[in-house]
Amino acid sequence: MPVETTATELTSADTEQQSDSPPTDSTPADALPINELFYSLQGEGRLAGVPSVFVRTSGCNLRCWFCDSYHTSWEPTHAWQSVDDIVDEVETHDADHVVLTGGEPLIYDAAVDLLERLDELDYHVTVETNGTIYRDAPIDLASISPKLASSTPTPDRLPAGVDDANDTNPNETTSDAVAAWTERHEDDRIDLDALTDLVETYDSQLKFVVTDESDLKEITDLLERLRARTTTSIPNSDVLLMPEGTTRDALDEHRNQVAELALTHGFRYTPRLHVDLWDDAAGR
Ligand SMILES: C[S@@+](CC[C@H](N)C(=O)[O-])C[C@H]1O[C@@H](n2cnc3c(N)ncnc32)[C@H](O)[C@@H]1O
Ligand SMILES: Nc1nc2[nH]cc(C(=O)O)c2c(=O)[nH]1
Ligand code: SF4
Ligand SMILES: [Mg+2]
Repeated sequence: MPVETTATELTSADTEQQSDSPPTDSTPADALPINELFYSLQGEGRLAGVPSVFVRTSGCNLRCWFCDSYHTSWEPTHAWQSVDDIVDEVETHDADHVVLTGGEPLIYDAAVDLLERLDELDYHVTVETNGTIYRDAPIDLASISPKLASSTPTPDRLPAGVDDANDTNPNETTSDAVAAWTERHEDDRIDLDALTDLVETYDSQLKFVVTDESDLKEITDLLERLRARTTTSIPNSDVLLMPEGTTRDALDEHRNQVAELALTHGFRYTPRLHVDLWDDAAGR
């Protein structure tokens, strides 16, 4: 059994200090910063279409320019909730599938406490992770989305929330703040040890966000390196290509191209069902 590993030294900036609402003395030890908890259809991956309760933690160790959950990465917002409270809220929904996502849920020790409680209650739990951190926990499906070079934020590829012209809000992300993340994101986005431990330990899928055709070489190279390190089979049917896009209009522009790339390479295609159904609506 692999030991718990993190791709990088997680700093307090990754955990306690993620926002202007850090934990206080009265925050329980097993609390997690929760951005949202909602009931929807799993929109991505091999369980697309399955009714599920989503638990979204806030805070991430990476900064993809395209992050569709800006308020868990670039400008994290949340309320601290104990594992007991989270479980109580999950149980108010009539579902047997839970999706733990973020942000990056595995940056938190308490994510393991939550996963253990959900396991005791017999939920099927998918963890959506960027694959830079391994943790030993009851995870039914590790939905791993390793981040490609095309995810790295640069002055030419800024997250949608950046608006230097309107700098009256001191908490708003500026282009300087983005530049500070370029190198760190690039350094930390792939950790082969963590990826290997995840695929060896859990039933998993590798879900790549594809921006265009130029991403495919990096995907096939990464798979080659990963397969060379493990005897665990990583069939192409567990490799999913997902079009980048946070709105129906954006997906309309290139979902067909990504589908053709999946056909050409023998990978699976995953829609973003929730975006197709509800566009960029909150809590979906
Ligand atoms: C917000 S992330 C949270 C989990 C984890 N941090 C990760 O990146 O896998 C949830 C999923 O959304 C995907 N995602 C984020 N932004 C996206 C975008 N603009 N287009 C397509 N997928 C996106 C991620 O790759 C991941 O599979
Ligand atoms: N419906 C729906 N399905 C999802 N699958 C993964 C999601 C995520 O943000 O991790 C997500 C999400 O945000 N909504
Ligand atoms: S790793 Fe996931 S949560 Fe973090 S910035 Fe990228 S898409 Fe967003
Ligand atoms: Mg999402």
